[in-house]
Amino acid sequence: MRVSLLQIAVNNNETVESRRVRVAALVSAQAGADLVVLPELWTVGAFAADLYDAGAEPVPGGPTAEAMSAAALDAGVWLHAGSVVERGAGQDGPLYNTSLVFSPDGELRHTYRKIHRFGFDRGEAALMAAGHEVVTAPLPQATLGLATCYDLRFPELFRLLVDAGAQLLVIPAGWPARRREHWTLLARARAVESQAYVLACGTAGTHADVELAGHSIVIDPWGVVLAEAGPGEEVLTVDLDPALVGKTRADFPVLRDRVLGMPTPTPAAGPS
Ligand SMILES: NC(=O)CCC(=O)C(=O)O
Repeated sequence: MRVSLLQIAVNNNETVESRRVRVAALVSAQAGADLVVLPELWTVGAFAADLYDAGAEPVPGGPTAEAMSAAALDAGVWLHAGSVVERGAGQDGPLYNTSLVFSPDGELRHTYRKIHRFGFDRGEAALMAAGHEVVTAPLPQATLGLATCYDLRFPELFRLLVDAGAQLLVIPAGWPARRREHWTLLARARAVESQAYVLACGTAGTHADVELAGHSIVIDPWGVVLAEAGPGEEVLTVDLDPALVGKTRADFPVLRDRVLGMPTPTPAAGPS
């Protein structure tokens, strides 16, 4: 299974519309891949919170969903189009950070609204609503488990994705350069604990005064880094074997030893 991660640069000097056209052409050029992955909020920029409202679009039917549908069809690939700012129902409906998965015939097959919002009461955490649904996307080659950026810090989501059959954990992101060590470490941890491939596709560039990490990464179910991008815009193409997930889980069956329903801890007595 050939996967291509498109690490897109999101800079202030390019309009959202130009970037959409540029990225659509890049996706169209990926014929031959089985799955193409884009990063989080590559339209407006993950940290450009002041653009969320103006850049919000309906799903389906918004300009990014339409352009990505056409590009997936053009290339004949499964496309995880990263995420967009979705405008929920109604004129002033809530905003969501929503990932879109298209089939090679251009149909929008799966959406995932980011569950954990970043910002500690500011930015995304203040402006967007949280998703509540754990989403897997069964492709003919393998089942994808969907998560977005900050979700990477919450292993309990990945347990649920594994339970739902995920073999490839696909994580679009807009991760800052400042915390790049966390990105790589957490991505490898999620691969090892889930015994699954991790496809983590970040943005490059600088917007809203935040330098993005780039360093998109593909990790196998044993935790081995198969490919890692540099800091700039880049296409990362890797051949995977989805059967390795089942083989790893059978050969080293740690998931079998999980204790479900762990006992509730008894609070320690305070100082007397
Ligand atoms: N867009 C994000 O979710 C950023 C997450 C982040 O910066 C972090 O977890 O650190």
